[in-house]
Amino acid sequence: MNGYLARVIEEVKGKHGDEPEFVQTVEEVFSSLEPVIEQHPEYEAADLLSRMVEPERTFSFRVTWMADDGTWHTNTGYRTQFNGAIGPYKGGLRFRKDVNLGIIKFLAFEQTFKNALTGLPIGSGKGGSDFDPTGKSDAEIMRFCQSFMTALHRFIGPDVDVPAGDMGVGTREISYLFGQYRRLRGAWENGVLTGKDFASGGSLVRPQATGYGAVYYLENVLKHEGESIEGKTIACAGFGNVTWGICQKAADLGAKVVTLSGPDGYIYDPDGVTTKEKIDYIVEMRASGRNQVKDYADKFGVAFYPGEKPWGVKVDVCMPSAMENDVHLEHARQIVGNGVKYYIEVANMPTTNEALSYLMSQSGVIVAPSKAVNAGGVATSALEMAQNSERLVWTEEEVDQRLRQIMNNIYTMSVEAAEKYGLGYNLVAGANIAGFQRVADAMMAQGIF
Ligand SMILES: NC(=O)C1=CN([C@@H]2O[C@H](COP(=O)(O)OP(=O)(O)OC[C@H]3O[C@@H](n4cnc5c(N)ncnc54)[C@H](O)[C@@H]3O)[C@@H](O)[C@H]2O)C=CC1
Ligand SMILES: O=C(O)CCC(=O)C(=O)O
Repeated sequence: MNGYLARVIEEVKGKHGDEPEFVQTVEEVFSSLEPVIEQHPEYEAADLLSRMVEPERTFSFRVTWMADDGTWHTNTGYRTQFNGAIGPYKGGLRFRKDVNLGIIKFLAFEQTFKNALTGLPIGSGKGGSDFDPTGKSDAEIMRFCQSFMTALHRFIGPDVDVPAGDMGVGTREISYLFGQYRRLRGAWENGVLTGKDFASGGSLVRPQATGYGAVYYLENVLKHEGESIEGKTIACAGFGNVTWGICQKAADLGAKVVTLSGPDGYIYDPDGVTTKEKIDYIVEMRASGRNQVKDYADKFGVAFYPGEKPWGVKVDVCMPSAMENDVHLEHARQIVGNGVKYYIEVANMPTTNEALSYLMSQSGVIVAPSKAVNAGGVATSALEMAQNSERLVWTEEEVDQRLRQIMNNIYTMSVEAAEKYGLGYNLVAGANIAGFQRVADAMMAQGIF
């Protein structure tokens, strides 16, 4: 590996060994950049990479809230404003028990290149809390969101930092957060958050956008192979916001999602999660806060596999869409053994680096990286910001059409970037290079700091 890249990776490992997910994503992105760094000695001269791995600002804060039984609880809130070179910091909030600074930094680092790939003016950020929404009442969620925003509101704004949803945070939470922001600011600045309910200025299609965008990206890959999406079977993970959108768009286009998963195991539905009743039910399951996929098996009489992951199921396409490091080497081997040709990452960093290298080394498997595939969510957030700025509302067709165009552009940019550096048809390297290049151009132009 190029000496400069190797040195920065070693520095990150030395300094942040206690943040394994952050180290993992830095290694993954940098593993693609060798030809770029070799051709641009000015990057090393300006120590660009060391600046890119250091967040511009990171802070944590206390979030104290009252449970329904009158007891008080305190959680930690986080926000990392990672890179503002190409626009206001932008990225989701995650509410989940295992959230810590390393998780937030890994997500924000990924977000840097993802947001650049959209071609829209959005920098990168990420935040959240170790608050566990499982089993919480609606009133508890509201009080938690109000307390979280009370601490955060001074540090965000439509031109400063624009949070949105991630795991555990959907339309309901964003709208509670927005209500509290408005109450504290005393002004209508609804561009401060995206993923709001429609009446508060949320964009049509934003709730489904990540899943829809992932399916649009998949269509590009299939087209490259001379295939169509119609009739394809898909294995998904989770049953959250992202998986719901994949199920819906896949069904619209004649494909079917046959697996869903949760912390309790996975379900296999041979007929697919295709009907309105089934799709509405998974939205209901997510909203229930029970966090178990077995409910689907009980309701629709399909098989449930407790404690297992869905990656051993024989399908045409795998789309891990729940969480990071869901697919390990042993699962990757199962996927290859089953002859799966399309491995389309959707969740942020769903694959361990070991499993990713293995999958990419297999000539029969096409691997697409999450930072490109799931970028439709944040891209549609940027479209929400645009609508909020111009105080207009776009139709569903208009948003969807723009989303589709953005996903097609991301795919094409990635293919071209890999080809430009002699890497062939490599969607992983192409996305890393294309995202990096845009941020690098802006950072170089703005001077060294
Ligand atoms: N919401 C968005 O617009 C975007 C989300 N993402 C990423 O997509 C992934 C999913 O996010 P969302 O659907 O928004 O979250 P969500 O909170 O709506 O859904 C997460 C799902 O994962 C399941 N899950 C949790 N722990 C699990 C485990 N141990 N094994 C299997 N399943 C488990 C939950 O039951 C839930 O169904 C995350 O990696 C997120 O960072 C990426 C881009 C945008
Ligand atoms: O919509 C957004 O601003 C961010 C979505 C997100 O968290 C992500 O892309 O991982």
